[in-house]
Formats: sequence, structure tokens, C-alpha cells
Amino acid sequence: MPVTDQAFVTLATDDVYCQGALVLGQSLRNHKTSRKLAVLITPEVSSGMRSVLSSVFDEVVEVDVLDSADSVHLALMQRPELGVTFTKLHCWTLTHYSKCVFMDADTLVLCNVDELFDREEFSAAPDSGWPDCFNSGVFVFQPSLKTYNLLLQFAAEHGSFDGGDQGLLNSFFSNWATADIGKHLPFLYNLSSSSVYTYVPAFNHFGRDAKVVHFLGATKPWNYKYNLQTKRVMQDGTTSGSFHQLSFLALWWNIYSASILPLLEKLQKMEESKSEECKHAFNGVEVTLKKEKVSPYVASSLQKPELPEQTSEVNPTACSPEELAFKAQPVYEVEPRDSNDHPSEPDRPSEEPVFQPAFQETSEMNEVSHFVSELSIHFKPAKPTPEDERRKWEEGRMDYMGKDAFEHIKKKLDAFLH
Ligand SMILES: O=c1ccn([C@@H]2O[C@H](COP(=O)(O)OP(=O)(O)O[C@H]3O[C@H](CO)[C@@H](O)[C@H](O)[C@H]3O)[C@@H](O)[C@H]2O)c(=O)[nH]1
Ligand SMILES: [Mn+2]
Repeated sequence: MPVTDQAFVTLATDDVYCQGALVLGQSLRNHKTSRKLAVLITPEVSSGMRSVLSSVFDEVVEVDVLDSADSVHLALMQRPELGVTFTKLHCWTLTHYSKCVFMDADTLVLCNVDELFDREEFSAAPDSGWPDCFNSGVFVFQPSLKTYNLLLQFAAEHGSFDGGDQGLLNSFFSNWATADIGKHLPFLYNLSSSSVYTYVPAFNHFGRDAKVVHFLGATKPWNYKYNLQTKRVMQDGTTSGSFHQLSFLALWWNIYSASILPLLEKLQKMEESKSEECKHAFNGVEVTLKKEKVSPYVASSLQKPELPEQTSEVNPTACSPEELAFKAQPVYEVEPRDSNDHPSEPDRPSEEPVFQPAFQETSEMNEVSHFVSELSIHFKPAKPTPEDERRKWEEGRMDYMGKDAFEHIKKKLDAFLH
């Protein structure tokens, strides 16, 4: 039975984080949540992206940017961009819901997690970096204007010890660590994807029960490239990933390519160009599909990789994609680097894992079998559409110093009158 007064809530302040929000929303839908889905956005999010969001979320709510502007503390975390996470506090204003679960746009559910609504405010899972703090990427809360105002007041008086919402919320809900174990969500509800290599035996033992994966840190799933044909995440010199981390990334990209890309395509036909690249240009993002002709021989060997003997009992057709992503062995698109490159990372197994395609190939994939299709998302400085421009004017946000300056408007008027 649908529950209409409770919701999962996420946040995206630009078109790039919207990609994450869309995958999270889709993962919640795939696992048949009975709760509403709401996304908070800020004015920067383009109208195209708003319409795509509204096909996945029940509610798209525009809020103002709240920024801690605390460059000193943010510098300590080496994440200057996280001041805007104060915008998260707006989630307490969604008072038409009696209870909500906030989830960062860089999280993904692996199964139905509606049981989270049995918990009370403020429930969250420990942070892997400092377990006496909770991680603010997944939490249960009760919308209330009173709490919202207390949080703003607290922020103004005390700031945040890390410059982001997590420091602020931990100081505000300061008895979380000791007061009530019922408010400690199991780590499985907010598994940071890096924990899969910081504590390998624990991951091997408990990891298959993971319910939510969180790609926390500076490199997000959308910063990788994805090979549509092999369904592998590609790594370059700047990205690194352990083996299970790569299968969680592949799962993210699988949802993106199967369910989100078609929505973007529906909104705007792929620009077919003569070159082997299709681009989807939105205001803030550009999704690129790079095709490369390869000889049929290479194509067939790509499609059916010669597998060494399979080491696990997994039958690819009998598993859900999530189970497969967990069990399937991710593959390095580039040569795995020497384990010496990762001093903090426990030794990788000496033989590299066997590749099993994480998902069944579809007939569509076979049609493009002569191509290596590489999918990637790039940040593109926003060029507002006329609709965005009009919205800005209506909201009284003119660019008086730039294109809405008097001299430009006068030019337009002159041109119109003559
Ligand atoms: O430019 C931005 C940055 C963040 N977000 C939103 O804010 C969330 C948090 O930012 P994220 O980049 O996911 O931070 P993390 O790498 O997860 O870092 C940690 O630190 C953040 C700041 O305290 C907390 O918000 C996170 O929950 C915590 O996991 C994102 O998922 C988005 O929902 C945006 O919409 N735009
Ligand atoms: Mn996050």
C-alpha cells in the first residue's frame, strides 16, 4: 500500500548532481518503494533537467542555496565545494510529510529499504572515518519548521566543524553516539564504497547484506567513464577502485544507461554527428557517447571474452542484478596498477578476478556490436535557455551587471523599435 505522508528525499544543486539523484530515485523505484520520492533543487538546475527529474520523482521542490561559506574548515577536508550542503537543511521544511529519509545524491539502494521508516528522528549510520559521528548521507528525520529554524540558528551561532552539513548536524544531534542505540542505523544502510577495501575481511563477511551504497569522497560515479559494451567502468590514471567498488560503480552506470539515458534522449534527440560521437547537451552537463568502429574480429572477442575457468558458483541468469553486481567480478579497463601504488590498500588477490558480465546482454547491445561505446558525463558551464532566462526574470534574479545591464537592454529596445 502506498504511504503518501512519508518520503525519501534527496538534493541536487546542479545538473551534474542531478545525474546522481536520478539514479538514486530510479534505484528506489526499481525496488518498489511504497513511499513518495522528493528531490530538492536550487535555481541553477536547468529546466530540461527539472522535467527529467519529475519523471522519476513525485515532487521536485526548488529551495534557495544555503552555503556555509566556511572555506577554512572545508579546506581541511579538501572539499571546497561542500559549503552548499547546508542546503540539505531545507529538508526539514517538507512539513507535508510526517517522516522522511534523506539520502545523498551519491547513494544507491540495493534492495527495498522502506523499513527505515520504522525508525525515529534522528537515526543515522556511523561515519567510517570517525564512528562516534554519524554520516549525514542517509538519515531518518521528521520535518518541522521549529527544528529547521533551530538548525539555522545553530549554524549561525556555531558554524560547522567540517564546513559541511555533517559537522553541523553532528553538533546539533550531539547525543547520537551515546543516547539511544535504536537511532544507530546499521552500517549496511550507508556503506561507504571505500570501506570495501579499508576492511576487506568485514566486507567479505557482511558485504552481501549491503542495502545502501554511498560513493562518498571527491570522485563520484559520474566522474568515471563506462563502456556500454563490456559494461565495465573504465579507469584512468586519476581514478582508482578496488574490485567490489568497481562493481558498485558498474551497477550505478547500468541503471544510468538503462533507465536515465532514455529519459534524456526522449527530452532531446541525441545530436548525431558525423564524427563517432553523440552528445547530449544540457545546461550543466554533457553526456557523450563515443563510438569507435572496431573490426568484427575484435568486436566478437570483446563480446565473448574468453573466460578462464569460472571460480564462483554464480549462475548469471538466476541472480538479480544487485546480487550479480556483488558476486560478479569487476574488471579493470586498464591494467591494474601495481599494488605498491596503493600503500594503504590491503594486497589485492594475486590472480585477478575472473570477469563475468554483470548483466545479460540485450539484443540492442548486439546491434551495436561493431562499436565500442563509451559513455561519459562532463560538466558544462551553464548557458541558460530562454525558459531559464524568463524564470530568472520572474523570480527577480536579473543579471544587472552582465547581459541584463541597461546598455544591453537598450540595444535590444533600439533594435526592436527601428
Ligand atoms: O555541489 C554539490 C555538492 C553536494 N550536493 C548534495 O549534497 C550531498 C553531499 O555531498 P557529497 O559530495 O555527497 O559529500 P560526501 O562526499 O558524501 O561527503 C560527506 O560530507 C558532506 C558534507 O558534510 C556530507 O553532506 C555527506 O553526507 C558526507 O558523506 C550530495 O550527495 C548532494 O545531494 C549538491 O547537490 N551539490
Ligand atoms: Mn555523499
